[in-house]
Amino acid sequence: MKASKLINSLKFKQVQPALDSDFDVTMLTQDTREIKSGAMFVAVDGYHVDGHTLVDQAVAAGAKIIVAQKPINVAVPVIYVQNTERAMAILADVFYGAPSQKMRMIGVTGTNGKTTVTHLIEQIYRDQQQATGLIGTMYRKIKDKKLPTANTTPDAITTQRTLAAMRDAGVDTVAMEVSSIALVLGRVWGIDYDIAVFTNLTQDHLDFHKTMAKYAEAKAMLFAQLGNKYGADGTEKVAVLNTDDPVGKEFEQYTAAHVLTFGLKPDAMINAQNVQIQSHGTEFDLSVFGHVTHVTMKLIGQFNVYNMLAAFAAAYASGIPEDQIIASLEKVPGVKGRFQAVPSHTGVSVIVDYSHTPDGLLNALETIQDFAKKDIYCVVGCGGDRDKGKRPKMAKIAVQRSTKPIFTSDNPRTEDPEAILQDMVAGVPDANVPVYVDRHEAIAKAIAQAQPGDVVLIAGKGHEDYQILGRTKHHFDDSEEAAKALALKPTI
Ligand SMILES: CC(=O)N[C@H]1[C@@H](OP(=O)(O)OP(=O)(O)OC[C@H]2O[C@@H](n3ccc(=O)[nH]c3=O)[C@H](O)[C@@H]2O)O[C@H](CO)[C@@H](O)[C@@H]1O[C@H](C)C(=O)N[C@@H](C)C(=O)N[C@H](CCC(=O)O)C(=O)O
Ligand SMILES: Nc1ncnc2c1ncn2[C@@H]1O[C@H](COP(=O)(O)OP(=O)(O)OP(=O)(O)O)[C@@H](O)[C@H]1O
Ligand SMILES: N[C@H](CCC[C@H](N)C(=O)O)C(=O)O
Ligand SMILES: [Mg+2]
Repeated sequence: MKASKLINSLKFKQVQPALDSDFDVTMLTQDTREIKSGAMFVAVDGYHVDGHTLVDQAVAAGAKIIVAQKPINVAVPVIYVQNTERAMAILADVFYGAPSQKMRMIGVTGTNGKTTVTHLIEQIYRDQQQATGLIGTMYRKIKDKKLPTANTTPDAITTQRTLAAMRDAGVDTVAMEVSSIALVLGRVWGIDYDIAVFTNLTQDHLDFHKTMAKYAEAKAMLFAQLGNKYGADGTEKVAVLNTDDPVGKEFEQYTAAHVLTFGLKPDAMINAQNVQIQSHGTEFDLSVFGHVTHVTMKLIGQFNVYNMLAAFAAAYASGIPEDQIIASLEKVPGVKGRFQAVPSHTGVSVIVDYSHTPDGLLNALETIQDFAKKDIYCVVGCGGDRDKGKRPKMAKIAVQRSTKPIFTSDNPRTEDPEAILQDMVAGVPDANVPVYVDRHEAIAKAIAQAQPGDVVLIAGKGHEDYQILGRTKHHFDDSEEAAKALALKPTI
């Protein structure tokens, strides 16, 4: 794409020196490590490095033009803007040809349930013979092709590049997790969402947002960004809100879009009644504007009823018939690492779950309490370099809701693992909970001690196949560890 076209897409900027001749920009990037000759490099002031200090490296690697928000001294033209992250979002949208406008874009935000809901949505649209794309915690997925991701919601350039690849592959509908951090950092500016979904808001990420009010405000942005376009031509914007959560009710005022509400309370437009939780699935009566259908799903737990309602509502908003949505949701087996049973012939049930917030852990343990007949083991840790306020709370929930809590490490990252565990123990000073810093040992001990009829919950890492110690990722998989420990027990 011509440099002039990209420059013109930025309404307010100064180019120094002005271009004496136009040229082709071969790639757009914020990362010197991927620069190719002819690149436009956007300097971003990050948490570890200031991209403005890397501009010489960028030019040496082949950058022909630089976007900056601070004075820099280089031999190529510089586009000065107020905020390079905002400019990056605009440039990315233009460079990749505004791909989000060509597909149905469904954004899902909320503390818990985003990965689950996006996968449910993917299944529903696939069953409609649509080509789907997915962006989220586990991967970016173009139809069946999975690509790795560093973030739940990637930076603006990676996101637009991915959306362009989806558009080029013929994708019709994209289900995308939108994290609060991404909303604050402008990673999704430029994405033209058609449907935005709110699952819930409970404590997480307070290291970043500082207060729950600020955290809620971040999530509200997704709904505010839905815009003001109306019309009965199938392109209407819809906000899907969980109104059982007071924050969801509040979000109605942040959006100009059509509002579709869901919840377990009967005043929601789409609601579930008579929920029955079993160890192998969940049943309930689904009411859609008063039309009731009995639903039997394989997903377990009340929290998954919420997830199913969210996915149902998103699909309903785009006009898919009720019975067809239900048929899709009834067959979904579950999502990797989300309340996933590890095969066991020992009489001990082992569940791997990605609960890494107080509310997630509470929901997982409450669900187990609904069907457990004997002891409940809970192997849990808390992530390093993340919201420290979660630690005593998660510890307390583990002690209150399981009979055999065991504390261990999650991803310590750059923190001292022992110090993280001390923060957990501080939440339950009198409980005398066994602590194993080594997660492998904690899982092995729990499963070795468990008796037939007991349930072992391994919380916090779900699908992750690594553990981050310092800045290094080591292979580690809760399901694999559980399977090894189960293999040492007698089968019954
Ligand atoms: C705190 C945070 O959000 N960090 C994100 C940020 O990294 P950073 O600010 O540390 O980047 P940096 O290393 O300082 O680099 C600054 C700039 O210099 C550039 N650079 C850097 C080094 C170099 O050699 N060359 C170069 O050009 C970088 O490309 C970048 O543009 O920018 C990176 C690129 O976009 C992100 O991958 C990274 O996310 C990290 C991995 C992270 O862990 N983020 C978490 C907190 C996060 O965003 N989580 C949310 C929520 C998760 C959920 O609830 O599901 C998410 O959406 O993932
Ligand atoms: N609707 C829900 N309400 C409360 N807890 C939930 C809900 N859905 C899932 N959980 C719990 O949260 C965990 C994470 O679920 P999921 O991965 O779907 O959420 P997420 O929002 O994508 O998380 P992340 O912020 O890490 O991307 C699950 O393993 C489960 O314990
Ligand atoms: N998306 C979440 C995942 C947390 C997973 C947990 N295993 C941890 O490392 O804390 C985050 O980055 O905060
Ligand atoms: Mg997720």
